Amino acid sequence: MPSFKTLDDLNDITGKRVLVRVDLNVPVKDGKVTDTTRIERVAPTITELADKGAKVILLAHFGRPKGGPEAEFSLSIVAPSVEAVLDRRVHFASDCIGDAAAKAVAGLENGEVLLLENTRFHKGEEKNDPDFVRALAANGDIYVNDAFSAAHRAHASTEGLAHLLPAYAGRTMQAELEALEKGLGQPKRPVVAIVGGAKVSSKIDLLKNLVKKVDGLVIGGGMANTFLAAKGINVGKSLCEHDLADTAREIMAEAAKAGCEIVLPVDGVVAREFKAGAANEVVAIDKIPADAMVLDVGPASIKAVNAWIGKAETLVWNGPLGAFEIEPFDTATVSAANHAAEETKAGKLVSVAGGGDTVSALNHAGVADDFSYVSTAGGAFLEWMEGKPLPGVDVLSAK
Ligand SMILES: Nc1ncnc2c1ncn2[C@@H]1O[C@H](COP(=O)(O)OP(=O)(O)O)[C@@H](O)[C@H]1O
Ligand SMILES: O=C(OP(=O)(O)O)[C@H](O)COP(=O)(O)O
Repeated sequence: MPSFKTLDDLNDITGKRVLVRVDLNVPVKDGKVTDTTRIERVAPTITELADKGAKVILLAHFGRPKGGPEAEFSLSIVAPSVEAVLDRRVHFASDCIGDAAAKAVAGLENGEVLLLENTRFHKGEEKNDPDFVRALAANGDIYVNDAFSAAHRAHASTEGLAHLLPAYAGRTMQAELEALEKGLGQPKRPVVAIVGGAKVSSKIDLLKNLVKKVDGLVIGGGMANTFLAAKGINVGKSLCEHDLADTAREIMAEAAKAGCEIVLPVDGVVAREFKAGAANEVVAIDKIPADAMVLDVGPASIKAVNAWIGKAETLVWNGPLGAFEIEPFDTATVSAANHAAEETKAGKLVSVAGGGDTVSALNHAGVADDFSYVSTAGGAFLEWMEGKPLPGVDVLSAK
């Protein structure tokens, strides 16, 4: 376990401005938050600090805007859910630096909570630009990082701030690391990892190391299409990053060397529209129509996934197997989630899953409470599993 200062080390913070980095990158549909797990997980840190009389200033990113304001990525969409979960008023400022932020902070009473607008509305956030870090730090006396799920990013609000302000880990940061160490520190073999979802380019590299740590790697979702295309299969209009074909091939070669079995879909559920109830059919994976996209893995593939879950002692899961938000393309994800939950309840499996959408998918399947542990983190959790240093954690430990 990394050693860092926690909220237990914070004494007499009445009136202190505490900048708290949280992960509010929650799933949203039609302008409404559809899963509040990440907010619920950071609530204890916020409440504890506010109840001790601090002025709590929340910093977070939301989505992947291109370095400037974009209405669909405004944290004002998430603010009402933060208020509802905390059951207390949450002020909002239209910028995370500059006059708007300074004015909102100056107006805070002790024990009040303020949410600042998306840090990624400034290019300096992802660049960890020193001027931007200074501008953020101007609004705080103390920095608390409770965003374990963003700790794999060396950004201004996840890493840079810890160099300028006294830095502490929040309760969720602490709890996530403790739980992952307990559940996966020395995993019982065989270990199977399921990796799906849509963030192909940001997650594919880490599979190179992951295949050395697991016995089976089941690939689904958008990630699978990239691997299938690398094997020369025509994936039609499916979500696929064709320029990553070489990387996918390298991972398959690494897996073969390491004795890790890669399980790719053998069939898929294809549709021509990305919407609930879209007309769909099951096709063999080498028969994907050129004008269609794979939105879920098919029944034969589900069988193979569930067989791996059945023989594994440990399951590590990030990324849904299909576009689970739109029925019936949730079928594979729900089936695998149910099977993993049954195996866990029967004491045959240690199941650890993580990721904003993965947690939402497990909630959708109604089995999140049956898993051994559900992390708020996806990419960060996989990087932790790989054994890679997490900049947001390391900087706290170095203090
Ligand atoms: N075959 C697919 N085609 C398009 N999108 C997909 C497909 N499979 C999964 N997805 C999408 O992947 C998204 C989740 O991916 P990701 O962000 O990587 O997961 P997490 O947030 O759990 O880390 C979901 O919104 C889901 O709809
Ligand atoms: O949602 C997140 O990660 P995840 O999708 O891997 O769970 C985090 O908020 C990090 O977001 P990013 O991958 O846009 O840096």
